[in-house]
Amino acid sequence: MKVLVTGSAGQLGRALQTSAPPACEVTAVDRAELDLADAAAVGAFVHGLKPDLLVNAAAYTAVDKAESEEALAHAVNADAVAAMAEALRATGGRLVQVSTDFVFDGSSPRAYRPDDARNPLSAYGRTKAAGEDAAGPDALIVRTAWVHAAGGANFVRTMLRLMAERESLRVVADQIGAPTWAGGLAATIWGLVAKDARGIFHHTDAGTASWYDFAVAIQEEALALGLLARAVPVIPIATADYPTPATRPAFSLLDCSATRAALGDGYTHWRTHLRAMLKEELALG
Ligand SMILES: NC(=O)C1=CN([C@@H]2O[C@H](COP(=O)(O)OP(=O)(O)OC[C@H]3O[C@@H](n4cnc5c(N)ncnc54)[C@H](OP(=O)(O)O)[C@@H]3O)[C@@H](O)[C@H]2O)C=CC1
Ligand SMILES: Cc1cn([C@H]2C[C@H](O)[C@@H](COP(=O)(O)OP(=O)(O)O[C@H]3O[C@@H](C)C(=O)[C@@H](O)[C@H]3O)O2)c(=O)[nH]c1=O
Ligand SMILES: [Mg+2]
Repeated sequence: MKVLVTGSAGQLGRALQTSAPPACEVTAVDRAELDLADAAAVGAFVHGLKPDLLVNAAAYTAVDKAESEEALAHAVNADAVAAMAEALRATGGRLVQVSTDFVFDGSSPRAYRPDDARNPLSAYGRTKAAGEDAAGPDALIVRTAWVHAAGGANFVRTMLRLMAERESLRVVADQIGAPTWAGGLAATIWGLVAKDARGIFHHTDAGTASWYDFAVAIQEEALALGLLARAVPVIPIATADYPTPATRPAFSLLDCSATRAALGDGYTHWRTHLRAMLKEELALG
């Protein structure tokens, strides 16, 4: 099976490449090879390669910056996806689109199910919701949240840097979600592809956390591994006391039960995957 993976240098793009099933002949492209801001180039590339499967792991993921660059974010996160879907309809290939908990507004009293109503609060969330629509009904859409991987641009590595530099940290304690390791997300995507799943599926690690809980766990695990030399106070604060350009959902847990049932596999707690990620981080040096 001929597979095209976009976003090859990103967290998910790299994880997809290392865990691709042997039957997949993977072509992986980064921004230099295929710029998703150029929808015509995207269509032409897909027409040229004619992949059986396209896993779109590229995205405009700078949540705060998207508030002032929504047109560019929309081009990358939605217009490029429309071009992929259109080209794949012509060539007969399947599309896997990756989406986010930030399509929800956080007002739900329970974990979000795949068919719950969306109401994004941010420009990033709006462009990702538009990307889901652009992918169309035949696509597999996998929503995830709070993704981290060794070597990637993520909250874990931001915390490691700030914990080494600063004497204390303030972290929001009133935004609740689920951290997710890119390796587990990639495994779920390959599993759903093998089952020819279509429609919307949710994947995060098991358990729940606030960003504050996550930061405390990051520090504890990093100290235990010797990734940090000393502990600094981590202070829980309210979102109102940490102003950012983008509004983030206060609660964005994703109900992943349908995904786990479809794959018939277990659920790994985020803390277990955090430890694995930090061990890889240590090995990278
Ligand atoms: N990271 C997270 O916390 C979450 C991510 N997601 C979704 O998961 C998917 C994978 O995200 P993740 O791997 O974590 O993100 P990363 O930011 O690690 O990777 C995204 C990749 O997309 C590339 N990219 C950005 N703009 C363009 C462009 N114009 N043309 C081509 N490539 C481009 C980036 O390249 P460059 O480095 O050059 O910018 C980067 O390599 C995305 O759809 C994202 O929206 C969902 C929930 C949470
Ligand atoms: C650095 C820092 C952040 N924060 C807050 C800001 C924010 O509310 C929260 C997380 O900050 P970040 O900017 O790292 O995370 P953010 O980039 O918003 O993460 C999101 O990325 C996109 C791509 C997604 O799809 C989401 O699922 C989610 O992972 O922590 C603090 O409270 N203290 C700090 O020192
Ligand atoms: Mg970010």
